[in-house]
Amino acid sequence: MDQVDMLVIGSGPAGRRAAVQSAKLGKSVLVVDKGRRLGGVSVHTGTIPSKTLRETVLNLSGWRERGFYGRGYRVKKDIQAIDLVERLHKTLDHEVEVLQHQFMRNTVQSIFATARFVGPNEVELTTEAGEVSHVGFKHALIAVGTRPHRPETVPFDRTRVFDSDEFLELEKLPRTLTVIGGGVIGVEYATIFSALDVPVTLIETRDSILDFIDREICDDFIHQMRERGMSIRLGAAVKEITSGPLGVVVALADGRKVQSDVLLYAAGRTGNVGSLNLEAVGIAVDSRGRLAVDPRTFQTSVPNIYAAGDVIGFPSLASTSMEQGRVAACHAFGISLPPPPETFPYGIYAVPEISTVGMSEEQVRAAGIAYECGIARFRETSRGHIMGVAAGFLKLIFDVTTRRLLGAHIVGEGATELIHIGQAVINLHGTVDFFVENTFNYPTLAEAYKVAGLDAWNRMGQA
Ligand SMILES: Cc1cc2nc3c(=O)[nH]c(=O)nc-3n(C[C@H](O)[C@H](O)[C@H](O)COP(=O)(O)OP(=O)(O)OC[C@H]3O[C@@H](n4cnc5c(N)ncnc54)[C@H](O)[C@@H]3O)c2cc1C
Ligand SMILES: NC(=O)c1ccc[n+]([C@@H]2O[C@H](COP(=O)([O-])OP(=O)(O)OC[C@H]3O[C@@H](n4cnc5c(N)ncnc54)[C@H](O)[C@@H]3O)[C@@H](O)[C@H]2O)c1
Repeated sequence: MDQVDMLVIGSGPAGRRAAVQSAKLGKSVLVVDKGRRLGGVSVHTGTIPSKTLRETVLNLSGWRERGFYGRGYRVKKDIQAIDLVERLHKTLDHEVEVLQHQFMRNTVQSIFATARFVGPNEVELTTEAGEVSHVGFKHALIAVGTRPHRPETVPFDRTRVFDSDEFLELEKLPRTLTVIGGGVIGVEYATIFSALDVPVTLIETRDSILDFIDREICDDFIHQMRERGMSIRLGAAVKEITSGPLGVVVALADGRKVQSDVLLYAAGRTGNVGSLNLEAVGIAVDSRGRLAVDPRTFQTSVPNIYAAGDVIGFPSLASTSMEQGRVAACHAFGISLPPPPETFPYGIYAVPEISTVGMSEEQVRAAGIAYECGIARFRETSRGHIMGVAAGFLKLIFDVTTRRLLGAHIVGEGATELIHIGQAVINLHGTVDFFVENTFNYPTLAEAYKVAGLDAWNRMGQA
């Protein structure tokens, strides 16, 4: 039986970082993935495909230029599904190639097989062809990710009714689209297709969407979606979904019906723990297939078995998964790390983008902190004029007593890149005076930080 220092189950962001980190420490590493290509959900059905789709749609539709040339402007008049898929395949191939090369130069071994625990130091691997082998390990990382939640009552058929892992297989663009689930996945796909001028209805059972986002930002986002004709049904419980040759009909509990050509069901995800035989090692799983870990070390209840990425639940991001995998590998091999930074950014690649770091205004209020906000609207920056940006803003929240930046929240063009300025200032304990005293490149959207800083400073006064 082969023996390795680190066995990684799953080649998504968490597994990939853990594998390379372990190899950099001179350890033998085997990555096992049950898929046919390396990369996990992130590369094949999640992060990279959806972001590539977004980029293609914005380019081909001429979305970014519509502020100048009007809503009817398009770079390509007749956009087909094939136009969207071409760029996708190229990007994904490149991602896989980079990952394979990274593994090769770091001598990380990999195998395509399904892993199943037979004890705390041994797994059984079964390939698609049915070949079975056993591998012994000192440490293991479970990084098996999640799959879409698929209730039995939803008639998934990959023709009209799709889950989010299948949605990119669309052979033609929908004439109309219903999206069930106002989480990040639902909101991203709904707005991306709306940017292609597909009429979209977004259905969410709760009374609001994205409830972890600062309300002012979220309200502006919802306003922008409605302004361009999207139909948003909040507080709408789904009674029944029926699919037929003429389309999909969603019957809501309040008696309303929504009919469309295609439906995307994006109402949460479940951990991929079924095939792992975790009973053999005594690791418990919750009702959504998630594993509990020590949040500092990522050890499960079995100390030499770690878990990271979406399988441990919130925040379920590629960005945080990568870091969790690296921290787990360092811990396994005795490297002590400083405590993790206070905050991390959240990027929602909808159209428009939203990004946020630190405390929302609601959280600051709930904590009883005396605060002041500073706002900068992109349309009031010179860069915004040049780009033809008509909407979007940056909101900064400061503690009035310490003057420290507590939160930065952005809706609009470039939000997911711009947020890192706010992140750095928060984690380096910067204050409103940083924005007032420093000069920013001009004309840039980043200048909004200066404008928002001054806006708050005018009300807060000097230190
Ligand atoms: C549509 C969509 C868009 C997203 N967009 C973003 C974004 O913009 N930014 C962001 O930060 N995050 C985004 N995410 C989240 C991100 O994709 C996940 O957080 C990330 O992929 C989780 O990584 P992971 O390491 O947990 O593993 P995953 O990427 O989930 O991969 C797990 C791997 O484990 C393998 N596996 C499962 N079971 C076994 C087994 N028993 N044996 C062997 N292998 C197994 C699977 O085949 C898979 O390859 C998005 C997700 C989705 C669905
Ligand atoms: N940009 C990003 O970082 C990004 C992008 C996509 C996904 N992700 C990650 O993927 C994970 C999964 O995303 P998700 O959007 O599937 O899940 P989610 O759990 O975040 O959201 C699901 C939404 O669907 C709603 N819902 C549930 N059942 C419903 C029903 N029957 N009818 C109507 N609405 C219903 C829920 O109230 C919730 O708002 C998230 O945790 C997220 O972190 C991240």
